[in-house]
Amino acid sequence: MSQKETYENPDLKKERQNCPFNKEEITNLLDGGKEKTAERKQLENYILSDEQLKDAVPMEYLSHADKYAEELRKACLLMHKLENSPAGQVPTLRALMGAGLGSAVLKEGNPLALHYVMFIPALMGQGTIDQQAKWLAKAYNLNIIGTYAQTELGHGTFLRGLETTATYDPNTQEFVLESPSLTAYKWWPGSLGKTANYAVVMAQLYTKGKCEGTHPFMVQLRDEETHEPLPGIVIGEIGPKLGMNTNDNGYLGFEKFRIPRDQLLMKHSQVLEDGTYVKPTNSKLSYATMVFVRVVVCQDVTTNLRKAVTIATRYSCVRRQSELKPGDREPQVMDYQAQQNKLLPPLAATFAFQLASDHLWNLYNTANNNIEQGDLELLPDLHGLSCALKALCSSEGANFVEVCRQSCGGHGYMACSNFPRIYGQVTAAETYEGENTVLWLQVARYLVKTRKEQTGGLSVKYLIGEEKGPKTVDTTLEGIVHLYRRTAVGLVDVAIAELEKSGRKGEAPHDAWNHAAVYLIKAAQAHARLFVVESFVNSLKVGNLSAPVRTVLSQLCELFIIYWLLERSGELFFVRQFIKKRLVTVEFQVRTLLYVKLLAAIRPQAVNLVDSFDLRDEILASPLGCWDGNVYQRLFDEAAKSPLNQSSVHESFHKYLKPLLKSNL
Ligand SMILES: CCCCCCCCCCCCCCCCCC(=O)SCCNC(=O)CCNC(=O)[C@H](O)C(C)(C)COP(=O)(O)OP(=O)(O)OC[C@H]1O[C@@H](n2cnc3c(N)ncnc32)[C@H](O)[C@@H]1OP(=O)(O)O
Ligand SMILES: Cc1cc2nc3c(=O)[nH]c(=O)nc-3n(C[C@H](O)[C@H](O)[C@H](O)COP(=O)(O)OP(=O)(O)OC[C@H]3O[C@@H](n4cnc5c(N)ncnc54)[C@H](O)[C@@H]3O)c2cc1C
Repeated sequence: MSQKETYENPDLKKERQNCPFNKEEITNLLDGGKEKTAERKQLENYILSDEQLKDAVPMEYLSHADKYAEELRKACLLMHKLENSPAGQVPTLRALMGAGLGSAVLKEGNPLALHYVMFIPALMGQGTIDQQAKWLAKAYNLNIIGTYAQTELGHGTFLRGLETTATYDPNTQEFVLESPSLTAYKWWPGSLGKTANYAVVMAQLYTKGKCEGTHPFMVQLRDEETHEPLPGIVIGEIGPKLGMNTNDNGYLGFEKFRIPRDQLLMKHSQVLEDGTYVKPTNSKLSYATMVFVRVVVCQDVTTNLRKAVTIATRYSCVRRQSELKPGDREPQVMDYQAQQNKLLPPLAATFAFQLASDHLWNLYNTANNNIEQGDLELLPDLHGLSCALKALCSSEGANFVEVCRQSCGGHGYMACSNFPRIYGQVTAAETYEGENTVLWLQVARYLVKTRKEQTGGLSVKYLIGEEKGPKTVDTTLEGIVHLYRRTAVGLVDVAIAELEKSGRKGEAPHDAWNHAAVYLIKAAQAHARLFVVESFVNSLKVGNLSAPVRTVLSQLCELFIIYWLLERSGELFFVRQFIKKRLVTVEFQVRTLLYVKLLAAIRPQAVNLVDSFDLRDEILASPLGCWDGNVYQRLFDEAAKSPLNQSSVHESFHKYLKPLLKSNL
């Protein structure tokens, strides 16, 4: 890093002096080990040193179509670079798809993302060995490029309501794909607009006159040579969005489009030559690709949050504003308790989310291996936890990113701050791969079922049997976690009581469910938060952390779990036992005091902590967050790139403004 040698903002320099912990130890912890850190750094050098992968002009000055072309150029170049990658192809691919290294090169979105994130996983998870043999090598070699086409103009959430049909014709042994209405058009799939020539299409399978529900089909969309849509395929791009604009989300219609029978992906269910339908062992196995993405999205959102927190924290230590002590020099804005209250909880959240996402990733791998062996026991827990953490990390993540942006005042509103892009990506994750409210309700369904039937997976064990633990709540970490657990159990019981009350009034179960939605969602959110805080607390009990690192992580952990408790205090009022015991008021006074003390204790380490994320300037892509803190010069340099600054008087002055000035209106 040449900037380190030339300039370092004196305030940042001071922040970095006398760091009580080894930053590298935290970096290694987040990377998953010393070797992984070395591998990551080597890969970053390999990719980020390539001049052809750098933007000639900031992407925001390009047109919609030019942005796409530019990102596609770089995406293709990146794929060529895979071959000689020092880190190996698979780790490189993972790094290039995500919010870290990948987004440093492809800032507006990767037009090939869906191919790797959903198309290949769908082929692997839904295709038979023969189908994988036929398609996977082509997909890996990029002889074909695919996407995952499920959502339609009329339906995204309600998959049973999808309208695209695939009707089996035993005479020709083909499926006929049809979009029977405008709302049946596929709408949203990434890479579909211009990039992909194949797709895994989810459609209602009809055979022998009966609908068997949604199933995945492998469909060629475009000619492999000319890239023209095949006859019977209507295809296009859906237009600009809040973010991710070069993911070329598209639309797709079918006009009696025929595909061979063996292009139904038949790992879990089959249609025989005569049209006989063979059921899967579990009808939800066709949803498996979504589960995979929900799991990886938690990691991705966390990486994005680390970027936002790094930018805001460094900037807040460079920025000096107002007067703290009358007559003194303007303080660093980070010295205001109000600023610490904005930035230290998201900083702590990056650790909390990462640890929870790691747990989820391990569960995913175990469950997936078992499923491959025909053992589906872990599936409900995996579904419940992946929905819970995807919804929690994306919603809290988006709110935190916005707070980081606000914490940078006006400069945070600049496109070049990179907050608009980061926010665009994180808030998209609140919607895609299952809209969050809908996922909360899936989680609630699992919680209610577990509590009532007294059986469920590991993540919901606390709902089974009598509540264990102390009756009073103390101020130790264990004590606070216990309060979270009691809240989570209490809110499930409140939701069940609501459901039963409606039942007694004679409401049908679906109406009762709808009328308890507010309680059900609160219960699901409390469950997700409990999982995250337990993961955080438990991870600090194990592992060989040095004493200084353990100290700072424990402070962050404590801060985070108290922060959430204070933020969500209203929810405790739903749980009657807390009110009865006047627990809430007394406990909260104590906790607020503790919270404020923790803000002060962590403040001096804020820059050292974000430094330990080890995010290169190219990945942060923000003048506000660069390692050297040379914020003002960099903002000026960015402004110089504006097309409006390429001449002292813009041509439109002569065309429009001058005549107006002379018109004596
Ligand atoms: C190389 C890799 C690199 C990685 C790098 C990482 C980079 C990351 C990210 C960057 C790229 C971003 C790309 C963006 C991609 C977005 C793609 C999409 O949105 S695609 C589009 C995404 N679209 C969506 O996500 C649509 C959301 N909608 C849905 O998923 C469903 O319609 C539903 C779940 C809401 C309901 O379904 P419905 O059929 O009506 O079901 P009922 O409610 O009636 O429940 C019945 C029973 O089924 C159970 N169960 C349900 N699901 C599952 C499951 N998955 N499993 C197991 N079980 C499940 C349920 O618990 C219940 O059990 P029980 O109580 O009876 O025991
Ligand atoms: C950036 C981006 C990328 C995407 N990429 C893909 C892709 O590659 N492939 C693909 O197939 N799709 C993709 N999608 C589509 C995405 O999966 C859907 O938008 C998502 O599943 C939500 O569905 P919907 O748009 O139909 O929302 P709706 O379901 O119509 O939601 C509208 C509102 O209704 C509420 N609602 C709906 N159902 C219920 C219910 N049962 N109970 C209570 N409230 C309810 C929701 O909470 C929400 O507030 C993408 C979307 C985005 C934004």
